[in-house]
Amino acid sequence: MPHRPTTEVLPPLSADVALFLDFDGTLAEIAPRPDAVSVPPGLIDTLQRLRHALDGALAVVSGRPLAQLDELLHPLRLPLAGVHGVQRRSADDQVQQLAAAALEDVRAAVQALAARLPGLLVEHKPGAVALHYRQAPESGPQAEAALRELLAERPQLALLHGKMVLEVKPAQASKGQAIRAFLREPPFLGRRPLFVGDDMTDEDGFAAVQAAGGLGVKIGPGPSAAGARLPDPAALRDWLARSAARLAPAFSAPPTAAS
Ligand SMILES: O=P(O)(O)OC[C@H]1O[C@H](O[C@H]2O[C@H](CO)[C@@H](O)[C@H](O)[C@H]2O)[C@H](O)[C@@H](O)[C@@H]1O
Repeated sequence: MPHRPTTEVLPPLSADVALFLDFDGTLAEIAPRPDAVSVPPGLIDTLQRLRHALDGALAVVSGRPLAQLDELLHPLRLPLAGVHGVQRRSADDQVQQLAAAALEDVRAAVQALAARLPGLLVEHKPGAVALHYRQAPESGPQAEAALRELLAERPQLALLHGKMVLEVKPAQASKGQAIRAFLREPPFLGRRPLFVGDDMTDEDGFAAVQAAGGLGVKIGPGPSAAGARLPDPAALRDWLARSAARLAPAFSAPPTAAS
């Protein structure tokens, strides 16, 4: 991966941007388990204001499935890419899912691995399977070696190494491919793309936006091809809230069924 020097200060968000945001480790702090993640206070309101200010050109691009993202972001219903690009919901609410590669034997092997190595957690997703080792970091290398061996004869599948997680997904799915698909459609079409992410699994997305004349923003330390950097999710949320206040000062969210 090319490692480029980052700009020190993130430029102010302008209304002609197409904004793509990763979820875990970017909008929300990393939690001990996937189901322990919490949505920080004020985040939904900020995203609602930004969607208004950007004429709808705001999407969350995540490794989580669409259904989980909808639950986390409720009552907001945004354009989404889920499972690292396996699933995508466009701004006009059309859902596309990549043709599934055969995964049943891989799911069974991952489950068997988790039964053998205590502390591993399996997350089955549409078209992909994740093996979390945050509760058993010492098992990470052994789990990775086993998965690499399992995938050696399966070029249609790829292994992603995220934060204390190993994920098997279709080789053609990536956040970069999902972002390029959004950029071909309104309201994203013709805008300058900006993608914010924290993980190695976000590097495809940084490459996609920067090839399209936009900017990647890396959250936290570590090598990255992103052109800008912020220290942590709290700094990003602060930047987003200040941007929302500046670009949509008078916006008040319409009442929802829940309110
Ligand atoms: O692309 P993202 O939105 O960053 O999603 C990446 C993965 O996030 C989740 O796992 C990560 O976050 C968990 C909660 O903070 C943490 O416990 C885990 O160690 C992290 O790997 C999610 O469970 C995965 O499905 C996503 O692919």
